[in-house]
This record gives sequence, structure tokens and C-alpha cells, in this order.
Amino acid sequence: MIRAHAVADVREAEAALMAELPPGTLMQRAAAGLAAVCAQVLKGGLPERGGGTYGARVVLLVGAGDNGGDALWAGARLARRGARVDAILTRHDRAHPEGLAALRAAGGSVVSDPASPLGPEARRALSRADIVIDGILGIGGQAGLRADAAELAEVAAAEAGLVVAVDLPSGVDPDTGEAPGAHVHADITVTFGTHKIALLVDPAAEAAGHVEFVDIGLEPYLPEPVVEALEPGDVTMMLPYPDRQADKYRRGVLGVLAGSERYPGAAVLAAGGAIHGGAGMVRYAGPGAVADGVLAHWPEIVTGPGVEAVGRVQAWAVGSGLGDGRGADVAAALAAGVPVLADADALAYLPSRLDVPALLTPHAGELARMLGVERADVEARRWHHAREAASRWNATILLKGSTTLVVTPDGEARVNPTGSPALATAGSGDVLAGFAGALLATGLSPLDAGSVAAYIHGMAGQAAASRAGAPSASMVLDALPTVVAAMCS
Ligand SMILES: NC(=O)C1=CN([C@@H]2O[C@H](COP(=O)(O)OP(=O)(O)OC[C@H]3O[C@@H](n4cnc5c(N)ncnc54)[C@H](OP(=O)(O)O)[C@@H]3O)[C@@H](O)[C@H]2O)[C@@H](O)CC1
Ligand SMILES: Nc1ncnc2c1ncn2[C@@H]1O[C@H](COP(=O)(O)OP(=O)(O)O)[C@@H](O)[C@H]1O
Ligand SMILES: [K+]
Repeated sequence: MIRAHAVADVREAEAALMAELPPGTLMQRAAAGLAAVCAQVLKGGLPERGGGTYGARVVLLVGAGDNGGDALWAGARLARRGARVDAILTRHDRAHPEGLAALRAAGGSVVSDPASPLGPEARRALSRADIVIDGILGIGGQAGLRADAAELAEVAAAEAGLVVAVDLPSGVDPDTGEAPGAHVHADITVTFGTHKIALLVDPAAEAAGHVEFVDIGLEPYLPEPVVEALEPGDVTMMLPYPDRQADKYRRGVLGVLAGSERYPGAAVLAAGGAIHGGAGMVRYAGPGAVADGVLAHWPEIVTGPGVEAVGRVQAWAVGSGLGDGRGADVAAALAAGVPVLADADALAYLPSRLDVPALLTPHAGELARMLGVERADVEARRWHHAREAASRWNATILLKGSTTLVVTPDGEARVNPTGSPALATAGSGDVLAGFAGALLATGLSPLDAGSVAAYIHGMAGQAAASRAGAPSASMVLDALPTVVAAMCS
């Protein structure tokens, strides 16, 4: 499990660990890890020059805090290995003194001038840089860079080579993943001790690029994480396996209430997702013509005209392509007293609070409608709104999009690390709903069902995209069994 913590937790753990170590030890660990990642990147070879640190041009963007200190110490290490290292200081009077002395002693120089960081020498250095190390600010700053730092970030993005952020891309909000003002857009972020929430939650996560983790020994001092992201081994452990005594009922039966005469395909896609999710049986509730379409694709499904008619289930997946005027059907599924996944149209028929274990799967537009806010606001503050909805409806919210968030009413949260923009295709959410519903029916909690389903659906999207570039939802569905098999082997 990848674990992310809030700044307050990091500060507390840091204080406890520092009390046991000689001063400066943590910064040295951080700087060593940062320099090692930069050396590795340089060794991989940048297109316009050979590989290796010797002779590479490195520019440090140095703020007045410890984030800048990390950059200076890492710069000193790279200079000792033969890199040409130039530092641009946002505040000449407040750059980390020991770090600055170390950089100078290793042969590095300062190319900014005290009145303005971006003089001609600094601009020249940036235009020639192979790597820019962004140490403007980390967990100690206010989101949204101030004007001089914002200009630095802009020029670095426009003119320089690869941008490696120290701990966080400067200017994003560490604890929410919001990026309300100017901030750095990094190619790589090297983070220390634990992931910060912003490294997992968009839009900040996108600004972080690829994240490298450096262990500085904080782990034993950290509390439970605020956000987690599953790793492959976690998914393998959580996926249901039939045991020797299994029968179709004990494995769990899922009821699917999806599709309509207007959207018959949604029923086929949701039912297909359900088939691959490991339930012992899938029962489909819907009008005859739609049910016939489902049966034509999935003869193993049992159908019935409505919720009561299909018989007992261990969970319901309701809503994908259901269309208007289906409030009574949704209410019947909610009244069954079993866990419910509610997607798409069903989200409009929810009671004010749910009294069964529930997994709601809105995209940003649907969550905006539920909460009565603008879609753009949900996209800018995904973490905030997902938590707000989880608490308001007493339900686990799976907020779909570029990074899918799963948040429980108790505040547990996971971010999905897999996926591809190719999943943004009509019907792929229906596949996810069926698959996650089946996991609910097998007995997984809404948090586990939602996060495991998002993980596997994301991998299926990647697999389908690698074959077809722009795959359809049916292709994502077809990729599910291979992904599940690979995760189970
Ligand atoms: N915790 C750990 O375990 C370890 C932490 N370590 C490292 O320490 C980092 C935290 O260092 P930190 O606390 O010194 O704060 P930091 O991120 O450098 O920011 C403060 C500076 O930002 C400035 N500033 C603020 N807002 C701004 C804005 N909007 N726009 C522009 N500037 C702004 C602010 O300026 P001021 O407001 O004071 O003028 C001040 O100069 C952490 O991220 C990690 O890298 C590692 O070394 C080892 C282990
Ligand atoms: N930019 C993106 N990057 C990765 N995944 C995305 C992106 N946009 C959407 N997705 C995923 O694609 C799926 C789309 O679901 P949804 O919006 O419900 O579509 P539909 O209703 O057409 O089935 C979700 O799993 C969502 O997380
Ligand atoms: K930074």
C-alpha cells in the first residue's frame, strides 16, 4: 500500500525522529536520495547529450526554507560528481546557510542577484539546463506561488530541461491536492518519508509527474495514513477466490438494475462487468427486450422483470443507463437491506442518508449535481467534495475521473493509481459499476470493492489502449478477465 500523510503528521513524526539523531541527518538523507534520483535520470541519458552526471548542467531553484536546503545539499553532491550546478535563490538573505556553503565548496555557484532572482545570468543558466531542481517550497509553504517564484516556475517550464521537484511541486496544497494558483509542473517529484496527499490527488498529482519515494526513516513514527493507493500485492490479496466448499450462492449473488429501452447497451456492459467480478451468479432485473439483449451476450445471467421478481441477492448494482422515472425501482433495491452500488441515473433517486452499506460512483458532473455546486469546482477540489458527499449520504463515494478517489463516511480514503485517459469513453463507467458491484456481492466492503474495481478497471483500460489506442468500453470489458487472471497468478 502506498501511504500518504498530512503535513501535521509528517511534522510530528519528523520531530520524534530528529530527537534521536544528530542535527541535519534527515536533510542529508533527503538530499542523498534526491541526488541519486537526479544522477539516475542523467545516467539514462538526455537526448541532446550523453548520459551521466559529469558535465551535466543542473539549475537549483532555492526558496528560503528547508525545501531549498534539500536542493542545495543535493546540488553539492551532484557538483562533486562533476555536474555544473547553478543556484537561483528567491531570497539571498535567507537561503539555507549550510546548504549554500556546501554547494559553493563543491564548486557550484549562485547565478541570481539579490534584487531579482531572474536576471540575465539566471535566465541563461535555465535555458541551458539539463535538469532543474525545484526547491522553492515544500510542505512549509502557502499554496499558490508568489509573483517572483511564479515567474521562476514559468521560465523553468518554458526554457529548461527536465524539472525534478523536491518533496512536492512548489505551490500546490500538500493536504488537499488543490492547486489554486501558480505552481511548478514537474516531470518527476522526489518525496521524503511518506507521500503527501497532493502527490495522489489531482490536480496537484498531475503537476507532480512521476513520483519517487525516498525513505528517511519516518515510518515508525507515522500514524495511520490519510490516503492510500493500492499496490498489485494488495489487489491480489483482496480479490475473492472461490474456496473448496464454494457454491454459487455462497460466492455471492449480484442483482443488476441497469439499462433501459433507451440505453440497452448499458445493461449489457454492466452485466458483463458483473460477470467478471467473481460473484457466483448475476441476476438481471429489467424490461423484457433489454433482458433479452443481456441474455444474448451473457447466457449465464438469470433475468426477471423487476427487483422483487429476480429473487434474493447479496448486493445490488443499480443505475447505469437506467434513464428517467425509475425512482421506485431504485428504492426497491435500497429496501432489500443488502449493500448497494449506485451509479449514474440512480444517484438522482437517493434518500438523504443511506442505511445500507453503499458505494456511490459519480463522475465530477454527477457529484456536482448531487451537491448543488459547479462541476469545475468539483474538479478543482475533488478531495473536499468527495469527503463532503461521503459524510452527507453516509456512503462510500467513488469519484471517477483522471484519478479516481474512494472515500468512506469514516474518512478512510484511497486513490486509484492505474488507468488511462482512454477510459473516458461512453460505457466504461457501466463496466466499472458491474465489476465493483460483483465485488460487493462477494463480501468486500464498499471501500475495498470500489478501490479494487477501479484498480483492475484501470489496468484493463491500459491493456485495451495498448492494443487499440482508443478502445471502446466493450474492449475494456474484454480485457478484464486477463487482468484478473494476471492479478491472481
Ligand atoms: N519534514 C521532514 O521530515 C523533512 C523535511 N525536509 C524538507 O523540508 C521541507 C519543509 O521545509 P520548511 O518547513 O522550511 O518549509 P518550505 O517547504 O521550505 O517552505 C517555506 C518557504 O517557502 C516560502 N513560501 C511560503 N509560501 C510561499 C508562496 N506561496 N510563494 C513563494 N514562497 C513561499 C517561505 O517564505 P516566507 O513566507 O518565509 O518568506 C519559506 O521560505 C520539506 O518539504 C522537505 O523538502 C527534509 O529536509 C527532511 C525531512
Ligand atoms: N482523464 C481520465 N483519465 C483516466 N480515467 C478516466 C478519465 N476520465 C474518465 N476516466 C474513467 O473512465 C470511466 C468513465 O466513466 P463514466 O464517466 O461513468 O462514463 P459512462 O457513463 O459513459 O460509462 C471512469 O472509470 C473514469 O474514472
Ligand atoms: K518543491
